[in-house]
Amino acid sequence: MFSDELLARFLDASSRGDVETVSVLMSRSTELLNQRGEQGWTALMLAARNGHFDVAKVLLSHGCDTSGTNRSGQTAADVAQFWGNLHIARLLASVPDPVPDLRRLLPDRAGEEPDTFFNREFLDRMSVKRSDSEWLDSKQASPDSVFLLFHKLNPLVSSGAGETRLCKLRAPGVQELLKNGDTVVVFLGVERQEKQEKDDDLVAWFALDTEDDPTEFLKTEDPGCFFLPGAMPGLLRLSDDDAGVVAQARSVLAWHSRYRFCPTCGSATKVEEAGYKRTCLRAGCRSLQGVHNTCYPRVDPVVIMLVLHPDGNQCLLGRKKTFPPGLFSCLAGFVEPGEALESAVRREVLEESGVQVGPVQYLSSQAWPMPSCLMIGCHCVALTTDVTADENEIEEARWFTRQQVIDALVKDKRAVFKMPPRQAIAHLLLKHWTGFNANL
Ligand SMILES: NC(=O)C1=CN([C@@H]2O[C@H](COP(=O)(O)OP(=O)(O)OC[C@H]3O[C@@H](n4cnc5c(N)ncnc54)[C@H](O)[C@@H]3O)[C@@H](O)[C@H]2O)C=CC1
Ligand SMILES: [Mg+2]
Ligand SMILES: [Mg+2]
Ligand SMILES: [Mg+2]
Ligand SMILES: [Zn+2]
Repeated sequence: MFSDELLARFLDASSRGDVETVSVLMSRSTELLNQRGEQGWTALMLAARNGHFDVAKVLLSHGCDTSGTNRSGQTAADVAQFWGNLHIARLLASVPDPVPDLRRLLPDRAGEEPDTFFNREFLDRMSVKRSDSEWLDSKQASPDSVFLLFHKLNPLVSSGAGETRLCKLRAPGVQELLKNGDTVVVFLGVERQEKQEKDDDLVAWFALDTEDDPTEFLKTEDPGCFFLPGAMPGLLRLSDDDAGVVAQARSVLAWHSRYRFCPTCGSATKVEEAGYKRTCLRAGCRSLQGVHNTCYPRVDPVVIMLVLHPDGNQCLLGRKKTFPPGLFSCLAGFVEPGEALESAVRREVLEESGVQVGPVQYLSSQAWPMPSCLMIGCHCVALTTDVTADENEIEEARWFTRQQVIDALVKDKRAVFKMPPRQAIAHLLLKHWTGFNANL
């Protein structure tokens, strides 16, 4: 046993770098070694804070624990690193951890925000203008404004020189559609300007979707244009700028095509806020009192995760029956009501593969307009390794080594599986884990 006074002397000696006193006190009671003082600081943390290498060495030679944390969640190694005592940080890093910390297997998150497909904000959404009907009317009539046309949610594009580009129609080209009271027009935003322009000079973009086949009307416009069929993989052919605009337009238009009637009472609705709101037309409907998410476009959060093996050298991938042959990707699933992202990651991985997950770390997100998902990309570490794929959803799920992932990334002839396309956040999660930065 030891007294509070003895502990105070021990911590003080460690903090001052008094190796002799530290050694003498430890010979009286080895229990002092991992005891905590103020704010949960141990003798090792105090030595690490103040750069006392010899004290740290003596403490370690007596089997001092290196994995404990203070009340700020820092280990002794974190403290040494933070205060620039790198010789102590290195010393601590060389000591095997008695309880392996699975968080250490998660890749470093530092770095620039990735320029992910569908995420590029080419337009300024200018939401403040959504309620300015006079300004919107003048923009819809302006010869400079751009109109993107969709048919059953497929964008009108033209193709040439290996590129698929959105067709930018002008007001006269969409006159007939605009006159039709059933056409929903969504204000997407204005082109970003180098210098501050007057609101009247800004170039506005709109999107409209038509259920009727407008082929006749298109023949007279531009014979090279066609509606890009099949959201996947069709939309992946777009340029990064076009993909960003389509992510916004397609999600909002999809909402209009599916939520025509009031979700609360089933009555007809009218479109407001330049396509960003639908309001019930039945006086007395509950949705007219207060703010209700049923009146606004949906976003469906989906977690997508690369599960790392506790050996740090493998990751878990799965394939759905609908995937192209050979392709394996990260597991993913919709977040359920009343669920945190971490819980959704653990539940979906368990459901789809039978693997239990420990630590979870967010990396970055991606808009995925099929029709309005928000992919939330995470890395996580498995606690168990036996895989039992959920046959309803997943055809096969298994562990792949880091080398196998790199082979697939560089499309080496030894590759045993195909990577998800570079436009998918699954690709980014895999690439980030391998630390592979080449521009592939
Ligand atoms: N960008 C990327 O790299 C990837 C994107 N995805 C997207 O993530 C989405 C979700 O992944 P899944 O594995 O299919 O999810 P999941 O594992 O939760 O299973 C899908 C099932 O969940 C149910 N479900 C629950 N909430 C739903 C909602 N709001 N909308 C539709 N279905 C709902 C349906 O029964 C559906 O069949 C996919 O539909 C796909 O569009 C999936 C994998 C990769
Ligand atoms: Mg899934
Ligand atoms: Mg699932
Ligand atoms: Mg699910
Ligand atoms: Zn209603």
